[in-house]
Amino acid sequence: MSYSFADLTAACHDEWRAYIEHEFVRQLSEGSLPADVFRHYLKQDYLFLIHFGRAYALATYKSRNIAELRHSLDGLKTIIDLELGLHVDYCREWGISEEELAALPEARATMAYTRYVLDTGNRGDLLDMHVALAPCLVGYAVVADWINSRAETLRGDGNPYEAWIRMYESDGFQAARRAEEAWLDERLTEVTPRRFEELVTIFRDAIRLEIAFWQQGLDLSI
Ligand SMILES: Cc1ncc(C[n+]2csc(CCO)c2C)c(N)n1
Repeated sequence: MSYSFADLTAACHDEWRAYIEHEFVRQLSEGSLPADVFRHYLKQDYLFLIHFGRAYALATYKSRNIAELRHSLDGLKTIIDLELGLHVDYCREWGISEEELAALPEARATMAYTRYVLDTGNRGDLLDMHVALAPCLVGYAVVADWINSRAETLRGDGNPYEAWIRMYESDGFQAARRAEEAWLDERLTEVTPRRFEELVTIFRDAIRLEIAFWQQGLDLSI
């Protein structure tokens, strides 16, 4: 038996679809998502990104060879030096200042998701970590694909979330998604059925936490 990333999504089919086609994504794609919901999401996403940077730092530490070390370090540098700054700029466009971001309380779904990823990395190896991060890395690219497949989607200046959609449908982001799927496919060919089941549990948990993250936005919950 040889596994691939597609087997992970197939094993978690219902959760995966509930994540990709979440009500938050539906409203965002139609441009009807309330602005305060999106702002709440953006603010918590700032905290999410910081912990995501820490997860890359842990992946760097967990690396077993120079290629893995470089790969994780590149991810760490991209998120801290580039993406965090872009996120702060984007938040400013939505009326959220850097001071406000610096003083945010961390909401429970943010804590649960980010600490779950870090705990998974601490407990396990680099493959466990990548599987825990895959709903984030691959999932958002699949969300962009799904948005583009919907007849109800509103594109252009009429949709306040046009820039968000553009980011995740971009060639650069879709290329990163394919690289991550290829990385996982290569490693999954070698795992035993028992190991695969462990990875399915991690993948499913991380998807459930992504669903809770969308829901936290809709509910404006802390
Ligand atoms: C809750 C939540 N999940 C996933 C992403 C998407 N995302 C965050 S960091 C990153 C990798 C960047 O190299 C990606 C794809 C998000 N923004 N917020």
